[in-house]
Formats: sequence, C-alpha cells, structure tokens
Amino acid sequence: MLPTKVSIFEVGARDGLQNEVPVTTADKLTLITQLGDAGVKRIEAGSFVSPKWVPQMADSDAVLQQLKRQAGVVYSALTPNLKGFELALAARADEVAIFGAASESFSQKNINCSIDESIERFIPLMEAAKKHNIPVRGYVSCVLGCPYEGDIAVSEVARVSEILYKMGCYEISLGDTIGVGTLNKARQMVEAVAKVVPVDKLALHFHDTYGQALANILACLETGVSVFDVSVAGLGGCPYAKGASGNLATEDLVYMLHGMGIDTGIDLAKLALAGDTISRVLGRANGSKVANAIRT
Ligand SMILES: CC(C)(COP(=O)([O-])OP(=O)([O-])OC[C@H]1O[C@@H](n2cnc3c(N)ncnc32)[C@H](O)[C@@H]1OP(=O)([O-])[O-])[C@@H](O)C(=O)NCCC(=O)NCCSC(=O)C[C@@](C)(O)CC(=O)[O-]
Repeated sequence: MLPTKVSIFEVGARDGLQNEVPVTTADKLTLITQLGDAGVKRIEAGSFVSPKWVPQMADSDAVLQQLKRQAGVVYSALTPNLKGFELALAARADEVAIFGAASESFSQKNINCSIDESIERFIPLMEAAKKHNIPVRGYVSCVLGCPYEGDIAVSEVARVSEILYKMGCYEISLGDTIGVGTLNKARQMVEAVAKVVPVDKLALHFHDTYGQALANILACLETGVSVFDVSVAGLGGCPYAKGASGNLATEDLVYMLHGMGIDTGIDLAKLALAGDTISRVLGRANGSKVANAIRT
C-alpha cells in the first residue's frame, strides 16, 4: 500500500551546493529561508568536513549560526568524525549525519579511510551525540553502484546499513550516489536492507544522473519507504563521483506525489521560487523540469 504522506529531506543546500561554484553565506541563508517558507521541514544546511576537501562547505558554521530558525524546521549537518560533530554542536545543528559507503574504493576517495575505519571513527561521535541528545542520521553511499567498482553486492549494503542502525542512527539514508540504479534493482536492494533495518527507518537518496530517480522512487514507495532526499532545482552532484549529477529535483518529486494524492506539506510554487533564486545566483539552468514548466 502506498503512504498517504511522504517526508521530504531537502539536501540542496549541502549535497547540491557542495558541488556547485561557491556561493556566499547570504545566498545560502536566502535558499534555506525560502525552503522553510515553502513548508520544507527537514533541511540539510551544511557540512563540517575538511575545508581543503570541500571548500564550498567551509562557511557551514556561519550558515547554521546565522540562519533564522523557522518553527518546526530541523536543520542538519554532515559530520564525518568527532571534530565535525563538535563543530556542528557549537553551531547549533539540530541533528547530524554520519556518512559511510558500501564500496571500499568510494570510502577511501570520499573520507580517506576504509569502511571499517569509518565505523571506528563514528563510535566516539555517536557517544558524544548521545550525551548531547543530538539525533544522528546515517548515510550509505553507492548502494546501487560505485564509480570505481561498478556493481556493489546488496549484502554489503545491508551489512553497512545494519551497523549504522545498530550504532544508534535513527534513520538510514541509502544513496544511489551516481544515479545508475533502475527500478527492479532499487526495489530488491530496499527489500534486502529492510530485512535488517526496519523499513520505516529507511530513506532513499537518488541522484538523477540517468533520469531514473522518479521511477525508482515510485517502485520503492511500494516497499513502504516514505522518506526521500531531494535537492531543489536538482542542484549538485558528488565531488568524489565524477559525472554524477544532482539529486532528483525536489519540485519534480513533490509534483509527482501531489498528483498521486500523497501529502508532502510543501507549497510547490514557493519551492520553485527557491530553486529559481539559487539557480540565478549560480548562473545555471534550473534542473527541475516541473519548475521550468510552471514558470512559463
Ligand atoms: C573526512 C575527512 C575530514 C578525513 O580527512 P583526513 O585527511 O583523512 O583526516 P585527518 O583527521 O588526518 O585531518 C586532516 C585535516 O583535516 C582537518 N579535519 C579533519 N576533520 C575535520 C572536520 N570534520 N572538519 C574540518 N576539518 C577537519 C584536520 O584538522 C586536518 O587539518 P590540517 O591539519 O591538515 O589543517 C576528509 O576526508 C573530508 O573532509 N572529506 C570530505 C568528504 C565529503 O564531504 N564528501 C562529500 C559528502 S558525502 C556525499 O556527498 C554522499 C552523500 C552523503 O550525499 C550520499 C550519496 O549521495 O551517496
């Protein structure tokens, strides 16, 4: 049975902007405010990673400190290690996310350590988060393919997901980092992970490189997943996954869900305004088909 309500987890200000030309802190704040105005309740606002690795996220502290917090909105940040957690805590992030991978090569390229080493790094972070009562989300990258290794075993996706869940992550976001997945594979992957992590604790994070994200989401809605990570205007890609395009555009998912009678709590016109504004700042075309259609 399909859900009547879906939770949108907006990653444009982080996953999107980490792979675009740098924008000012003020432009990020405008984006986050406009997303909140549109009714988005879960906003990934930044990332506490090495500024040498991802300079676009170097002002995440300023973004989180300066944003005008809107009622009911949760502002989160990516944190790869204890240092990142401490910075996110000081900046008053409402929640943080650790990020691992189901591919050894991607783990090395992305966070400079093996999968097992990444788990070790997460342990003190999880302990600190528990102490400070900060919810932690867990990402698993390359769940449907890796830019360096190709196919990834579903058993490995399930293994890493289960570890992150058992460590205390309240939700596991399964990332098709390079957008290669197709609907049968996506559904089978979710069904396998759902054997070790409850399906209502899973989220899906589809990059739309091959234009498959909407179809994949439709297939996976039938498995019971009801949380989807999307990026307004289809912003972004991944710095460690050459050729990956941004996540599915939030506007396109909201349009599909509303057309199916599924509630998101989001005002599509206001959402499209947020996407248009940041696209103009970036000097790039809006990557949402729906936003482009409703504007004309
Ligand atoms: C993870 C590290 C830091 C390890 O980097 P490292 O070099 O292995 O770690 P280190 O502990 O040796 O530290 C090296 C330097 O980084 C600093 N450092 C250490 N930690 C931090 C921190 N938290 N914040 C700020 N600075 C930090 C540290 O202080 C030191 O500074 P230096 O002495 O050279 O001046 C590095 O590899 C890194 O920053 N990688 C970037 C990873 C990243 O942001 N990737 C993109 C996000 S993941 C993604 O997009 C996928 C996802 C989530 O969307 C899902 C999907 O689509 O699949």
